[in-house]
Amino acid sequence: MSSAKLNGRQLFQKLGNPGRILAPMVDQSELAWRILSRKYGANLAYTPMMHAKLFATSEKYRRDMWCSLDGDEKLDRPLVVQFCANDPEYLLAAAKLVQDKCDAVDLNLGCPQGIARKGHYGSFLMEEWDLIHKLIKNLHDNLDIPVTAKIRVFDDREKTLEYAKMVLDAGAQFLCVHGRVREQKGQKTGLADWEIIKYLRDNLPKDTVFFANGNILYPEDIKRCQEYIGCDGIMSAEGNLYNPGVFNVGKTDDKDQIFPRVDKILREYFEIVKSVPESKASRIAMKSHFFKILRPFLPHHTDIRSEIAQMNVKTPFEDWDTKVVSAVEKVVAEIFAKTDIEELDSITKGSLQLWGGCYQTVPYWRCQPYFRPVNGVTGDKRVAAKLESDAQASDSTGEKKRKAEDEIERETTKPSRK
Ligand SMILES: Cc1cc2nc3c(=O)[nH]c(=O)nc-3n(C[C@H](O)[C@H](O)[C@H](O)COP(=O)(O)O)c2cc1C
Repeated sequence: MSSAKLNGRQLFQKLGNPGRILAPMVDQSELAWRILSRKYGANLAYTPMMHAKLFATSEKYRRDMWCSLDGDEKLDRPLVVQFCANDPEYLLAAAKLVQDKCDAVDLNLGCPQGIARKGHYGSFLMEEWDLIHKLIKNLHDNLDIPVTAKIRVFDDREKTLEYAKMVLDAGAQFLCVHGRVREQKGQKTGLADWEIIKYLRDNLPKDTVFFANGNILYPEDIKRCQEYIGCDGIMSAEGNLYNPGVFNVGKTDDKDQIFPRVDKILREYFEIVKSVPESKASRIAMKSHFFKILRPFLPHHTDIRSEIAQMNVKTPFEDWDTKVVSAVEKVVAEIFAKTDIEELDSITKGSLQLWGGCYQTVPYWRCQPYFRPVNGVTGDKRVAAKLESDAQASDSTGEKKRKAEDEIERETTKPSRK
């Protein structure tokens, strides 16, 4: 390691101890979304996973995934760039291409998707400790900036601890632990295990910069998780996608900050995408972000849902503006013109749940967490009951809404390359 190179703790301090971390998300944590998420409280962001060999060898791939504004000092820092890899030299070559435009380079050891099995990367390296060690050590020895790693856990906590120690021994300077095993994906995602994350935290050297990942629905959960585990930072993926306000931990009294109005945040995000035309990735991801931001809203306004469904990456911004963004603004303005809006716009907290937090009822014109259905039933019993009563409604509005729910579910949970 060169003498000027920072270790994990020094880097973390230099970045201002950033404890609210936007997760790496394929097709979703691209430049525009990172800019938006930072405005709503994220203070460290990861890029989507990029394929190291392709990044190192294909100019076209690089152009599609990375632009001159990614990692820009004023716009896009602090930033960790994440790669998946199985060849130390390609990983190093890819990392060298970005080392001047980010604060650290991360190795993805968590991707559980079929494409990772085929490509032999992500969580499918979990049994190949020698290879993982080489991948990390080569960056640690030869890169100008620190290397970091994001791992999943094994069922066995002792094995996971040995695994984490190996990753740190190889040179990883931040360790992010996603508290799910490789098999927990899609319908089998289930809850992340904070116990095992805490066990790792308690048993790894105290100066390890340690992030926990999994189960964040509300800003309150970030504080609860950080206190319980005693970690340096909390990473959120899905919680942030459906509600960027989830990182606004210091503003829990301000509902516009923690459950932003969909019309306001959609406009803000749309203007950001337009302001970074260099970023192909931001343009490509926009439709999916629209669906996620508007998830609670679209079942009530199926006309707007149909408009979005017909649009694609080539649809001019003007059409997006008139048919979607302005249309949403108009509908929400009408809602806010109602005389009883104060009552309608209230947020209520449910009772304390076994998982340690409370579900909250949020009006559909505000961003809110999404409860992934398991075998067709969502985790939140209250929401499940609501869906059931909707299903029993025989009027055509109920029918339409249910159909829209199904379609939005398909749109927002299309298999990703995470
Ligand atoms: C759309 C999507 C894409 C993802 N892509 C990546 C990725 O590129 N790299 C990675 O390490 N994890 C990826 N993940 C996993 C998340 O970073 C995170 O570990 C996981 O979703 C658990 O966090 P959560 O409970 O806050 O969602 C992705 C997750 C989602 C929802």
